[in-house]
Amino acid sequence: MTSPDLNPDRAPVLAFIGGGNMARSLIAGLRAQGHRAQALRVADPSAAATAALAKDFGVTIARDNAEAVTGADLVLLAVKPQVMADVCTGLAPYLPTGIPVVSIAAGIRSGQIDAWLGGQRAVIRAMPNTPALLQAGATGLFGNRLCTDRQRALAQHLMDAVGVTVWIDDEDLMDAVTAVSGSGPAYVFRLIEAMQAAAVAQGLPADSARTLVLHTVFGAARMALETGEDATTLRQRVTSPGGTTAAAMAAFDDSGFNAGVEQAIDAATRRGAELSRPADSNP
Ligand SMILES: NC(=O)C1=CN([C@@H]2O[C@H](COP(=O)(O)OP(=O)(O)OC[C@H]3O[C@@H](n4cnc5c(N)ncnc54)[C@H](OP(=O)(O)O)[C@@H]3O)[C@@H](O)[C@H]2O)C=CC1
Ligand SMILES: O=C(O)[C@@H]1CCC=N1
Repeated sequence: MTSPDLNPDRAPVLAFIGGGNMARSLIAGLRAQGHRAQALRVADPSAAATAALAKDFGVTIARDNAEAVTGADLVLLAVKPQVMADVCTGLAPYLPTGIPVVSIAAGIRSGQIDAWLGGQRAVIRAMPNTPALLQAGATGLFGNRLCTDRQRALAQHLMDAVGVTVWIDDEDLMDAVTAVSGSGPAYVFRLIEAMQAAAVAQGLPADSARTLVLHTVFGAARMALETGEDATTLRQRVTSPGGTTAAAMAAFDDSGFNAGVEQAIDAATRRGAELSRPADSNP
């Protein structure tokens, strides 16, 4: 990947179309990484949402989507899949063809965005996740054939600021990326909720349960990342023969834990594909 060749005196101007949950996570991460507030613009129909972003991060608020993209170096589409067609067709007359467009929408294909924007567009799909808020995100990236190395590098530069990035060659696999790491924080939060509830059911005070569960999840993730050992080895090391963990693993097996995870990721992957079909994309 070549360097984006950014001018150090002028941070690239990023225009966010949509200022909701994910845009907020990305903006927070970029600001924490030192990206200049003046080089971040946001357009969103909610005055309350944009006012909060201006107050919290100092970003520039655009009057509308057209104003946001005027003079921008990169446009980041952070609206729901269901409104993406209208947003893109509305933007098309205001967007020079050389400006890369990054979409973080689940499901929507680069070819759809290209067509809605009038064609011949460099479109990059990025699938980040909410830990971007703490620069601990994980993002899958795919670029269409019109993207130059420099445009890819600029998109990667943007997402590297908020966590790790992985390029995906086959766009169809972006639905799996969405199901694994885009939606993934929710699975971990659900595990945390279930472990806390089970701990309280066993008689532990709620605050003690919270501390023990959160640090267990954090410590286990750190071990998996930092020791370089695979999860199976790390799990086996916790599992003494005939001990407590073995009893828990047997209960997981009986309850179909692995099948449940597989079904959840399969359902999310299929939903991503459905979201690209107009008839299925309504909430
Ligand atoms: N949340 C997540 O964890 C992740 C989300 N994504 C993707 O990010 C995208 C945004 O999701 P999320 O941030 O959660 O959703 P939000 O609903 O929080 O944010 C979307 C924002 O876009 C605004 N909006 C609606 N119409 C327009 C318009 N015409 N022009 C400009 N802005 C508009 C919405 O305003 P209003 O509410 O007033 O309609 C809202 O503030 C989705 O496509 C999703 O698939 C990707 C990865 C992770
Ligand atoms: O639930 C969703 O559709 C979005 C995409 C990935 C995470 N949230």
